[in-house]
Amino acid sequence: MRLHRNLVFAVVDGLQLIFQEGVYASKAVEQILKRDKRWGSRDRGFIAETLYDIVRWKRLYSEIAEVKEPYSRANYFRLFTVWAVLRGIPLPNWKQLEDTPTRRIKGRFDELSKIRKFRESIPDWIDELGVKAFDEKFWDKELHALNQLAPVVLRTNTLKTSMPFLRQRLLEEGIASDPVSGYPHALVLKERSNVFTTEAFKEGWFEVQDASSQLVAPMLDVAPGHRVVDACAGAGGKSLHLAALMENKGQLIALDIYPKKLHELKRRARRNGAHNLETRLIDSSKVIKKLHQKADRVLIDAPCTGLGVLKRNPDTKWKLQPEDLEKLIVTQRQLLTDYSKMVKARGKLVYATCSILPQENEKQVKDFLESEEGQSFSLVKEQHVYAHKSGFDGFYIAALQKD
Ligand SMILES: C[S@@+](CC[C@H](N)C(=O)[O-])C[C@H]1O[C@@H](n2cnc3c(N)ncnc32)[C@H](O)[C@@H]1O
Repeated sequence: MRLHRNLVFAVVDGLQLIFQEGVYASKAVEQILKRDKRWGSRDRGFIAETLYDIVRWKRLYSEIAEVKEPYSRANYFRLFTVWAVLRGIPLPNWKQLEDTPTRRIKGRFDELSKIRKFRESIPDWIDELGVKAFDEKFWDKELHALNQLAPVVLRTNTLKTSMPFLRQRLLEEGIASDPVSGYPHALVLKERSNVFTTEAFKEGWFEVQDASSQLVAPMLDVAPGHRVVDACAGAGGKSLHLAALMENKGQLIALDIYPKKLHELKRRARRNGAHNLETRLIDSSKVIKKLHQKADRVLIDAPCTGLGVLKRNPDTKWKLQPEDLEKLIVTQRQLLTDYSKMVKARGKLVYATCSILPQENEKQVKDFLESEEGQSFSLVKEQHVYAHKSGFDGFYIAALQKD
């Protein structure tokens, strides 16, 4: 592989956006890729993947490069040289890369790889949480799996097509994919590619949604005609899935506290042909009160640490702080207390997170069931999804039934 100057400089600029200006990796990649229209898909792939790699391995690479935050511009180039040397990519003789101690980099990599927090590039406090929550062997495997590049998974929109038809149509558009056993509507791409430019996408035949996330909506056991509330709908990944499972019949109310997300959800719903969906902004407690005891099904896809989705959001490792976890636990508890009130008698409540931590998951559900509001609920089914077992994101899903 030959390194191109403008692409490497774009990577360095991207790193600066992420680590200096606090921009999310996904946004930084988006911003950088807009810079040059002449870049082809390979160039774009190089920039995006290199940026994600360096974010993912920040602690390990910083340790190898012997650089510390706040990074200087020269430090970003050093992080990049570590990335290149470890992949055996020959370095050009640019002044920014001169005097790279190639042998020392490899030696330090071997030495640091013996210690998990460096090998898996994780802050001490998250490593300690993992060891406390699981046994060491389990945590080792899970953390390792969470550091692998996420596959691109699609969910067939059954309002428009079926999985085999979608697979064929994508093939005609030059994109090969495979079904995923155990996930009836999922297709995993054989090679990464930009699916958003396909005609199939523009016509709403699929959404990009990790396979683990596709397990959540079916846990609600919805039927056409139900009234379903997606209480933390965001931009609607699960709402759109619910609309499809409801076959566009009944009423699906998508709530969130951010108008921008609901706006995006409406746009996606139009593309998906989901007509039974309405969005409501939670701008006061009245919005929830009006729905007390009115829903057959309620989904609380709660805000969480996101520690189950590090594959696709590696910067979470560096942004998340111990006090964020404390605050999230309080919020999750409150949401369970407040939003469970929307469930009708004999209705169902599903609580889900994209975290693997017990304190955000089974511990929350247990505390809820022991609380006054939880007295009328019982646990029907609980699913822990781990990255090293599933090959996809880490998730937790609990289905509760109201008496
Ligand atoms: C895990 S995300 C939801 C993802 C979404 N369900 C999906 O499938 O794409 C959690 C969502 O909860 C929302 N949220 C945060 N606090 C909330 C609250 N008090 N009430 C309702 N939604 C809230 C956030 O804005 C965010 O969109």
